[in-house]
This record gives sequence, C-alpha cells and structure tokens, in this order.
Amino acid sequence: MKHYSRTLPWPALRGGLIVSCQAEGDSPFNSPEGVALFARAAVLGGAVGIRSEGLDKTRRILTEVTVPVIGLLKSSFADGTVCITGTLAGVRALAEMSCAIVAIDGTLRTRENLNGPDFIRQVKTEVGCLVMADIATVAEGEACVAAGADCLSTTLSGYTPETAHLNAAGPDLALVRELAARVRVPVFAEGRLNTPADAAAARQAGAWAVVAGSAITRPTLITEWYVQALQAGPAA
Ligand SMILES: CC(=O)N[C@H](C=O)[C@@H](O)[C@H](O)[C@H](O)COP(=O)(O)O
Repeated sequence: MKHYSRTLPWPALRGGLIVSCQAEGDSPFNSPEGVALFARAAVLGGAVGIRSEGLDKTRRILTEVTVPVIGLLKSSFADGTVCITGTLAGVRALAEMSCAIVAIDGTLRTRENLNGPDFIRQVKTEVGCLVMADIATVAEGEACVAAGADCLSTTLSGYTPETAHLNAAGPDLALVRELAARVRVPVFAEGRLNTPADAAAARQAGAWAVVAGSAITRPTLITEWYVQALQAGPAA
C-alpha cells in the first residue's frame, strides 16, 4: 500500500464552504477549463475546499487551487441511480493525483460485489487515502464509520431508491443533526443547500462544513429555477 503523505484537512475545512464544481451533459462548462474557472471563482469568494468529479477535470482543478480537493468519479447503478466512485481503480487514480480526500459511495448498494462499508474497508486497506463516505441514512453513516471512513457527507439523501421521497423536501438537516450526534468523525452537509441560510442552518445542525454545488456552479439549473418561478405567474 502506498502511503499518501499529507496534512490532515479537517481544521482547514471546519466551519467553511466547500464548492462542488461539476458540469455534465451539454453544459458549456463541461470541460476541465470550465470547472477550473468555477473552482478559481469559488476560492476567490472564500471557499475552503472544492469537490470535483472526473479524472481530467480534477487534475486540472488541482493545478489551479491550493485548497483541499475532494475527488470523485460518478457512474450509475443498474437502476440508473448515481454511484459515487465505485471502483478501486477509480479511487486509486484520484488518490494518486493528490486529492486530499476521495468521496466514495457508502450506501448499502452493491458494487464490485461489495456494499459501501465493505468497499470502504477494502479501500482503507489497499489504497489508504482519506475517505469521505457519501451516504443517505444514519445506518449507512454508522456502518461506514465502523468500516474506517474518515468523514461522512449527506450527499445521497434523496438520491437512493429508499430516500427518493426526500428529494423534494430541501436539505436533509435531520440527517446531519442525527449523524453529528452519533459519530466521532466530521459530518459534512451536502445536497440541496441552495441558499446561504440553508448553509448556516446546516452548521447549526452540527455539520463540520457545508458543500454546495448546484446553486453556485450550475447556471442553467439556476436559470430554470427563476424561469419556473416566473411561469407560475403573478400572485392573485
Ligand atoms: C446526488 C449527486 O449526484 N450529487 C453529486 C455529488 O457529487 C453532485 O451532483 C451534487 O451537485 C453535489 O452533491 C452538491 O449538491 P447540490 O448540487 O445539491 O448542492
């Protein structure tokens, strides 16, 4: 196992904002250059960390910022729901390019014949990088910590079959609150934190730090929010 020498990122991230700089599909920002511009803008605005998807994009972002970068690769489970870094090769590639932390799907869904906690156990043994377990429930979070996850993020609440009903309900602050009370590793609040007030509420709920993406780095989606609000018409 290779040993990744690094300063632990937890103090630098504490109480701060991590901006998720991702772009997909026909987004005009869907390139290493595009997301790197977002990362630079985020750091200028005071972001203490960046979350980044994809090997080429993450490699580029790492050359542009000095704050800790949380790297991940996205794929899909058979039912079409999102899987966050589900292969050992992917974890290794992100760790070797010096991501401070690698985000891994910590849900109980099976990838490479392992569920999230078992996969994290394998990653900690065979790769040895810092792991952020992306989870959707308290039980998943506790199982990932027992498996060796270095921190948790509520990323997947609302995006797994059993939590899909929460998607329309705004950020899952109840999950942040419960995890923060139960585990001894940093808990990051992530997912649908679309306003500064949401971010502050997540800190109040016990989040170590807050991750925001869409509301900062998905301008097409933000535009749609405005357009839909206007289509609802004027109040009677
Ligand atoms: C579910 C999933 O695929 N989440 C992804 C995880 O990396 C990203 O698409 C999100 O943008 C990120 O989690 C930040 O969340 P929000 O964009 O809601 O602020």
